[in-house]
Amino acid sequence: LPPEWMPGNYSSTEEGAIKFVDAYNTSAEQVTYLNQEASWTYQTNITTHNSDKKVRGKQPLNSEMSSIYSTAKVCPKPEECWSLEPELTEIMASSRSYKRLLYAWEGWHNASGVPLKGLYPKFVKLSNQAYVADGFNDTGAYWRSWYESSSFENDLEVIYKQVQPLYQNLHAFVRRKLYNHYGPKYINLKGPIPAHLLGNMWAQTWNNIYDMMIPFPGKPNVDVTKEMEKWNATHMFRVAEEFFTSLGLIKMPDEFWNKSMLEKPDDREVVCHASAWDFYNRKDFRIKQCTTVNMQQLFTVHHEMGHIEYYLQYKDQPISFRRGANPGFHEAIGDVMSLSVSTPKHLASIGLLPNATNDPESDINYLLKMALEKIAFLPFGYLIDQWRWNVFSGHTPPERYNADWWHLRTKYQGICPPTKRTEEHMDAGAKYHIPGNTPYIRYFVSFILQFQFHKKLCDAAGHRGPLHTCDIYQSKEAGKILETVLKSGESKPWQNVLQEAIGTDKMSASALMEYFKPIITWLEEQNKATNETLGWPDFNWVPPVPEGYPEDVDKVTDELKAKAFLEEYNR
Ligand SMILES: CC(=O)N[C@@H](CC(=O)O)C(=O)NC[C@H](CC1(C(=O)N[C@@H](Cc2ccc(O)cc2)C(=O)O)CCCC1)C(=O)O
Ligand SMILES: [Zn+2]
Repeated sequence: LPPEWMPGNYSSTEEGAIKFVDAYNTSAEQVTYLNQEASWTYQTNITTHNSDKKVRGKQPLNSEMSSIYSTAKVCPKPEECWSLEPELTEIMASSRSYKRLLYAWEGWHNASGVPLKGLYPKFVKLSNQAYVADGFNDTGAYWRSWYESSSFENDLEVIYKQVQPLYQNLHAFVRRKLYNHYGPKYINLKGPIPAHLLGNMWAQTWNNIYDMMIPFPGKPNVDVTKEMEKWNATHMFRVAEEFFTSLGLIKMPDEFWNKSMLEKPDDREVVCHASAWDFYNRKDFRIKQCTTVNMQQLFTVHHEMGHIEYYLQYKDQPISFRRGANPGFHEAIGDVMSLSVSTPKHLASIGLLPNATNDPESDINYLLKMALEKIAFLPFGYLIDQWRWNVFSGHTPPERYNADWWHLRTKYQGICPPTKRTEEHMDAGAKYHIPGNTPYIRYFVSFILQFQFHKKLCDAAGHRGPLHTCDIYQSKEAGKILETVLKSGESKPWQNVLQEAIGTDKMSASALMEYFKPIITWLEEQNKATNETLGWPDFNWVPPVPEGYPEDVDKVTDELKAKAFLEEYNR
């Protein structure tokens, strides 16, 4: 270690303690900055040179697992390969061909998950050794400790039970619509839904199949992707920045615009999974995103910028406090902004929904799309770390990784694998956060907290009327409440931060349930009218594999070419 990083000798007095803490803060900033820069260099230019093979122990495993994920491809032809972003993401979002979706889904899960099978158990052992040495039972126990609550797991289960009926109503409605398109051969109205039909590679958000089930198609389309075609990535980030500053929050510094990577480069491999970066030198903050111009990406821009806003607000805290009050807080900020930005009223104000109308039918259209984004996510957000906590604790041994994964996926999400999966596969590895070793329960916590924040900020902004029509844009009062939360970082328990901000120290699903009340009633009526079975009693049902699959794969690629040709032709 360089001499200036060696710990000095400090008197065991208050004065000595202050000297120690200051010295720690300075050297910790320098060390963390260098580490962030090295990670940034690697993630924005994946070469063996940049991957930290040098470091002993679990580091090589970490970077090896994440480079497998970031460079995995599906190649329908020797000369034609699809990456996750943008090709496979686009296919999963827009194809309505059962076979083509299956080809993309199976190809990705095999290419990204199977190579992890041999590495993950080693990683788990090394990770547990490290945290046991720190006094925790296992890695999962350490991760849960960030929530500073002995009842954390129980609190989550209580909340999940509250929102499960909402999910079952949405699931039954969507299953019926998919049945109308794919037919009884592939959809069992009393069974789980095949995992590749929900518009997303992991079936975690279902907004991309909204166009298969618009309640009132005559109304203006609340999905403004089409309108956004004249936008570009930088404009999306400028629009997001303006939302934050309209609340009185801090704008993006110059370094942000100079050093961020806002689009996928065409000359090198990068980690495309969007991310926000704090360089812990109180000056350097960046986003890395392979931005494409569509509505979902506009929300991702706000999500990432929510992280940057948090970094900016707590940058003068001691480095140990430069984190979210709990990780769920960090994930909620950007999504709270998107809850306002996504309203037809706000989209109209930024020129994306010229003829927005504020009537009950448009409300239902909007709320269904929001339910496909938010309610659909809840079981997924809840199950990922249940699987991982079980892996870290040993409840799920390597020989049961995939069986336990699919049991949880069917139990919570009511989905099933579209083709036979065995222990040769490791389908959890097909989800970024597993090879990336990023904890996930933070997103479930965020999806609950963000509606509690939204309700409070809407009240502070003087909003009247149903919660889902609220847009806090330009409200300095709302911004003040947020600023206080963000400035405290992790300097006090999250329960205190929450109490001061919104008047309760507990996570609660009541705000989310109030927000979605109108659409839940509507879904219950729809499901009653078609006599739907709620849930999936045929728990073990799986669909047949289509005839001729995957031999006629070139038909699979022609459709993509045809789509590209049409887009070119219509430009
Ligand atoms: C250096 C570093 O790693 N920084 C952290 C931030 C920090 O810790 O300071 C970071 O940037 N993490 C990346 C991650 C990216 C995204 C993600 O992974 N989202 C989840 C779940 C989800 C789904 C829908 C939704 O609306 C919101 C979340 C998924 O896609 O499954 C992808 C797009 C959205 C957010 C993120 O921003 O959280
Ligand atoms: Zn995030």
